[in-house]
Amino acid sequence: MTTVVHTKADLAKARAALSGTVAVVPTMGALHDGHRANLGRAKAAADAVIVTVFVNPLQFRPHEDLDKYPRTLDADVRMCEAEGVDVVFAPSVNEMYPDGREGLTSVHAGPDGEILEGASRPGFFTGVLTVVSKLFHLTKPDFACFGEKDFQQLAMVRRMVRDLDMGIEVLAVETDREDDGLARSSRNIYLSEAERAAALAIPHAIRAAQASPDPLAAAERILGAEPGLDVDYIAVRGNDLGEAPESGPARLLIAAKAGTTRLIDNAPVVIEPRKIGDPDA
Ligand SMILES: Nc1ncnc2c1ncn2[C@@H]1O[C@H](COP(=O)(O)OP(=O)(O)OP(=O)(O)O)[C@@H](O)[C@H]1O
Ligand SMILES: CC(C)(CO)[C@@H](O)C(=O)[O-]
Ligand code: BAL
Repeated sequence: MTTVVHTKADLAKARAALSGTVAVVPTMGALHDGHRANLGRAKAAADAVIVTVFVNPLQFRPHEDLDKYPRTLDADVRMCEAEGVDVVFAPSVNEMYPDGREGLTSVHAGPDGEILEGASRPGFFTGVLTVVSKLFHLTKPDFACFGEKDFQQLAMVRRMVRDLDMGIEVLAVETDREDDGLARSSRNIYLSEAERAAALAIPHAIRAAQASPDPLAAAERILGAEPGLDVDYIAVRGNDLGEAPESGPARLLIAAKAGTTRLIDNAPVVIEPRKIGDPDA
């Protein structure tokens, strides 16, 4: 039986009734199989699972898709029931921010929050870390699951937990993909048929990058050849999001728009050492 609560007071009661370890899976709802993989990871890690469903206005800028973001709570609860989730916390904006946004105390993301997603979406990580820390305080978890699809978000949450001594173990969940390779995302439903076809250049670019000694150049070649995509960034960074190493394991990160829909994806890549005599060395 899944208990669905909408207020902090009811969440506190539901939390107190749980025994053993607890894992939380923070989401914005519109749950898909990528979320299901996070629920599975949470179930495997802890005795009880809490899922939060909250479309957090703090992480959207005025021109972004806050109003049209899909809200499908009934279906979300059905998935949670099927997956054996103990508690779903689905608060209103007023429940989470009763004093409004003006003057709100927030968690500042630091310099890592200003690159990549943070450069394209200023204030995004402050919005994410602020709500995630509130959700952690409210749900008091031992574990928290985050998807690698949002790789920088996962890194920022890990950093916050470490820097602020939150004592929560952050578990990473590998990106779940559709059969054709597109990373599952609640925003995929916005895509027209033509936009979805163009979006497939992203997983193609990832596969090409993984097969190339120069992953960045390989990804740039494929994405540059797709007129239906407006690339925001293609970057290769270290796994900690620092500068890419000269050679060895690294992370390829991509953000691009298909029509008005902004998609992100990322994957592990390996940079091969340059050989003496290589004209590019
Ligand atoms: N395809 C996926 N595979 C694994 N985890 C995922 C996937 N998609 C989302 N998640 C994870 O689920 C959690 C909640 O994400 P969220 O509710 O924003 O879904 P989303 O599909 O990423 O939505 P959007 O792309 O619209 O932001 C995050 O930790 C996110 O990384
Ligand atoms: C972590 C999160 C639930 C915070 O609003 C959101 O950024 C998301 O769904 O990835
Ligand atoms: N999945 C990350 C949340 C966002 O894009 O707003």
